[in-house]
Amino acid sequence: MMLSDPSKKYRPFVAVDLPDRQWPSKRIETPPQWCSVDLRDGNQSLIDPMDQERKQRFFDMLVKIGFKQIEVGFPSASQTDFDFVRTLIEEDRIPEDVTIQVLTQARTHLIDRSFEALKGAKNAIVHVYNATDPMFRRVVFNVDKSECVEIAVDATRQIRSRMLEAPETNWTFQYSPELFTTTEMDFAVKIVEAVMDAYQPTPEHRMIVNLPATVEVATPNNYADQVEWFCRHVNNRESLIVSVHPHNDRGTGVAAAELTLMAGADRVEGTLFANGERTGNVDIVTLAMNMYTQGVHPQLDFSNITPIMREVEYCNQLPVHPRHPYVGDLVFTAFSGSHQDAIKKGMAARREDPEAVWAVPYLPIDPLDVGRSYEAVIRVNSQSGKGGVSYLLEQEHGIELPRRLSMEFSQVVQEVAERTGKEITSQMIYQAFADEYLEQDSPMALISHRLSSEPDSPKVTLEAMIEANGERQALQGQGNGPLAAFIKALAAAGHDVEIIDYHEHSRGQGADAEAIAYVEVRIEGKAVFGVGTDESITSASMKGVLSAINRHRSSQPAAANVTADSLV
Ligand SMILES: CC(=O)SCCNC(=O)CCNC(=O)[C@H](O)C(C)(C)COP(=O)(O)OP(=O)(O)OC[C@H]1O[C@@H](n2cnc3c(N)ncnc32)[C@H](O)[C@@H]1OP(=O)(O)O
Ligand SMILES: CC(C)C(=O)C(=O)O
Repeated sequence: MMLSDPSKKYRPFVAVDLPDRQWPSKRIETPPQWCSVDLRDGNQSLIDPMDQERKQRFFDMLVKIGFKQIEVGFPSASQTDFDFVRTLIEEDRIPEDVTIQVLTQARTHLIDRSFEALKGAKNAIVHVYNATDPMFRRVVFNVDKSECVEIAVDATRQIRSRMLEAPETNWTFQYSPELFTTTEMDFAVKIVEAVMDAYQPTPEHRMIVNLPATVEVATPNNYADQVEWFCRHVNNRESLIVSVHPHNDRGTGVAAAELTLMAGADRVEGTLFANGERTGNVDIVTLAMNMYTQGVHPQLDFSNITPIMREVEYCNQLPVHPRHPYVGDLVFTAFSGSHQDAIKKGMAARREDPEAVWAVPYLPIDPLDVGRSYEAVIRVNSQSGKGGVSYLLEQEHGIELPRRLSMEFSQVVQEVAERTGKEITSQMIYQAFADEYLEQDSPMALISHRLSSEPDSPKVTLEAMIEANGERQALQGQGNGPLAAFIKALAAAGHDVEIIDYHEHSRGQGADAEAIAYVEVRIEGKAVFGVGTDESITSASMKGVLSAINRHRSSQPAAANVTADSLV
């Protein structure tokens, strides 16, 4: 049960003293060095750790995306990891410009085994860690500060001499004071400097110091303060590649990584889509795409993001959330009416000027840039409005509703959405449109027509054969155009119809092209829409008028329904 006074059980984070912090006014203008830890930190958090096949697939994908540093496992911990590293090396599966990294505890036999695994590698990072946080020193290791330093320094010396014994490999050394963010900052600097003394990095041959937020315990500005504080206090900063390794316990892993980059970090360790211990590691995809939306290329390629997500889901045997930034199945989809309206307008503006800076409301990124289509951008349910309905009819069925008709028809769709409580697909919308307007051919339907004109006369004569309540009727009228002539013909037969508004366009292309006519008419004082389609624009407009009449009739009480005679 939640405590009424949590302060008795939990203490607030104690911030580092950095009143002249510089990072808030910095910007991220270049990508960091990226290191994927999917195959280690990600893997160690899975219900079923990856087998060889999954690890290999994941590795190949990381290479394809553009990762140059990949932590491939903890080879001293499991035979699977050991064998995987051996396979990568022995089967020459690591590109020249890619460096593999392995993790080890600061224990001699594990270090030895790690080097055994790395034998013959062209480029390798040996990553050693020990916990430096006071609670871990006391509870887990039962060591004081100097014993803690000794663990790190001993391991560093062993690793250094192992590296010197195998000069054929291009080695990089990495040290992580585990739980950096809950370690006393002066002690973190002290232990890193002791490790540096033992390893002797230089600006030409730098070592990586990785400052993990092993458990995220504070707002991300604190992590940034700590990284800036560390960078300003550590000796020989230029001999270090400062790396961060954020976790996401408070849900702010991405923010933390971004702020630490502003604070001076050179490198980020994380995973794809945030898999990792507990609530996960920082999500490198989100970080990279966040940079991209600021105009900075991350040097990782997520041009086809959906297959990457599916591959990660396969390898991790865990789903990626449908709302996961940049990739989730629903992140490029708007259901709500006002969002759809704005997107539709933004997309229309973009079609006018496809080279302009991206400015489509509610879409922080062009879905095409990550290999997604515009297809799912708008989906319709009871939260949607006319914009979404018109967008789908236009995009998927080539039907460009005039504004007032779109307002009317959206009510039809809304009724279906509310009745079913479900999403209405574009096919369902089209069917509703066809039922409501296109298939309104009773009691009146057009059978045929003929147009003629006299030389030097602006008028045309229209003769039409229609069916009304099952009976054929011949009509004739004259007007300035075919539609006007048809209206006259209807009037001569006793049916007064006044045209209020008229739109037409062609639908489809080539042999399949047809005309669609939207007609708004006034009948018995009421405005009614009708829509007709046909290969001929004249027939489409006449059918549109009949569709309106039929809709008007079907909206009248049965007793008032007219007979064929009264219509024509
Ligand atoms: C934050 C992180 O993600 S760190 C990475 C964590 N990842 C993993 O642990 C995954 C792989 N690990 C393993 O499979 C195992 O832990 C192994 C094989 C490496 C070691 O297994 P074991 O020898 O059984 O030891 P175990 O993991 O239980 O570790 C406990 C001992 O190691 C010590 N230890 C733990 N971490 C470290 C370290 N980084 N450096 C030195 N000693 C350490 C502990 O103090 C403890 O010592 P004690 O037995 O004297 O009390
Ligand atoms: C080994 C270290 C870097 C780690 O995984 C962590 O602290 O989360």
